Amino acid sequence: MHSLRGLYAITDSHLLAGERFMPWVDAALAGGARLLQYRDKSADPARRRDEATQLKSLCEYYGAQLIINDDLLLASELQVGLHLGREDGCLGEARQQLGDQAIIGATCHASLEFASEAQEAGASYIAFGRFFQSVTKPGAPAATPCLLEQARKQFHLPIVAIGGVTLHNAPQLISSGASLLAVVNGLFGAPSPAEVERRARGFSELFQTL
Ligand SMILES: Cc1ncc(COP(=O)(O)OP(=O)(O)O)c(N)n1
Ligand SMILES: Cc1ncsc1CCOP(=O)(O)O
Ligand SMILES: [Mg+2]
Repeated sequence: MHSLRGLYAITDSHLLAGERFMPWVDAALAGGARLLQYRDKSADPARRRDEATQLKSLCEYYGAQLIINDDLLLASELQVGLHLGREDGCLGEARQQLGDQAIIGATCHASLEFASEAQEAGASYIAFGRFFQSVTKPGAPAATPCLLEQARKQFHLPIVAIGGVTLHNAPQLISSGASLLAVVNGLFGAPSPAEVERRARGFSELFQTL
């Protein structure tokens, strides 16, 4: 079984446009990201398949797990993990289609009830957030570190914290119970691959010390 603890890097089609895509992602994985989510909202299935296929090889090289956002068909085609939000389809069906071993994550916003439903439906992890201001998804419902503490007591599943996570605020989330920190801008907003790698290493080291 995969260890679901550490940095969870999430791609962004604006931050990682064109030439940046592979070097920036490579740097995140080199810095220790354990999970990588391919999050691309464009309606270009051929490009999405192509990019996700490249990411799958890169993840295999680094021993990381690839997760596809929203798209069960693509996850099934590549035989990789899947992240589903509240409006992204039925988690139970996804579990049936992808099998027992697949990593399937569920958005729970700030709701322990959503988390309970996700657990029942066979989720591999439950994701709460946003915890801080997020430039990537400013309208996402807000959650607090206190919710993480409650979730930690109530659930045995790995807990993901997402939304405005940076090296500065990460320790508080890990201390409150987060097993994985999902990061877009705090990682891929960096000006160079070297800085992406430095930040990824910084996030990863926090999980060894806290
Ligand atoms: C790890 C993780 N947590 C939450 C989300 C948000 O999913 P969703 O609510 O479906 O929103 P979109 O990302 O699809 O805009 C996520 N992607 N990953
Ligand atoms: C997809 C998503 N869901 C809740 S917040 C968020 C965006 C996370 O991106 P960032 O790390 O840039 O705030
Ligand atoms: Mg979604």
